Amino acid sequence: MNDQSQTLTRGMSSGALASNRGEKLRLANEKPCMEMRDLKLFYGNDEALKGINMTIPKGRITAFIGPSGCGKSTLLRCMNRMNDLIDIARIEGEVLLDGNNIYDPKVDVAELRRRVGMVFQKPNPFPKSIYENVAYGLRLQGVKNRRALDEVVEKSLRRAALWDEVKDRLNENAFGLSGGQQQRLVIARAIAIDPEVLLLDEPASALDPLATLKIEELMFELKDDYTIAIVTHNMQQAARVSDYTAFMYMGELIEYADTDTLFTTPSKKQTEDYITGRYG
Ligand SMILES: Nc1ncnc2c1ncn2[C@@H]1O[C@H](COP(=O)(O)OP(=O)(O)OP(=O)(O)O)[C@@H](O)[C@H]1O
Repeated sequence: MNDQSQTLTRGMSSGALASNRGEKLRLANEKPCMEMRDLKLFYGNDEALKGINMTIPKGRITAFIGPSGCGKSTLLRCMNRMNDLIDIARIEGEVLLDGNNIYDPKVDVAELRRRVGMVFQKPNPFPKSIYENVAYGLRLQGVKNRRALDEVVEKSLRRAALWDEVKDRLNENAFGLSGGQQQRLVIARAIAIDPEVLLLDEPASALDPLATLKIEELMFELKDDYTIAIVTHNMQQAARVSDYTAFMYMGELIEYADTDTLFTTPSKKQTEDYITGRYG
């Protein structure tokens, strides 16, 4: 590794790279949660994902990094079939959740998206009260009992580190919250329906540094209960929050390793060039 890269990774390691809590992580020792098998995605004739093979480990945070347009969001969207909503998108290969192909025609896509929740770059609360935003998924499932709803709303808001800030204004419109609070509300809404996986597509890129820090702390808290996959443009963020990092380039998975290894001793020159800021 060259001097520049050592400087960058040393700079990041203060407080960063601590996400492993001293454990030496190895993908081979992890329990799989989701697996991509020779996954290809075409937008019309353009191949945006070129045969991705990887396993997302259970109960860990996996970050996707890479230059703009390399396919990070496309790959994330494949993990809960959000690409189904894009007419020109066509998939080949398999994505397994707990060993079952989520693209099997028998799969109930609404149930899949309950199990694999997604949070986007721009907070997207519904034009409803804070309470109703969190209760939304449960109401869709037919839950009417007020006490049951109250319990889940409080639990989810606590889990999303938002309860103390909103407990006295649950009936106010969610649009009155700050951007960072809205993003935590959206996370509370995702958690309320008890997912197994949370997909976060640049969840902090529209937020200020303090709100970003809160989201990062929250991810750390949540990973005991959920498997998290996050797309980020911010390499320091990937280094700070994730256990594993995948580097993508032009639709290919170039390197995938525990975050410590990927940022300190990458095995591919392309990865090193990217993390040292030579391109991207
Ligand atoms: N709905 C779409 N229709 C057609 N092409 C698309 C669509 N979405 C993405 N693409 C193309 O697929 C490729 C991968 O895009 P994607 O958004 O997945 O990359 P990304 O790595 O997430 O980029 P960024 O970091 O800029 O968000 C790009 O060439 C993009 O132009």
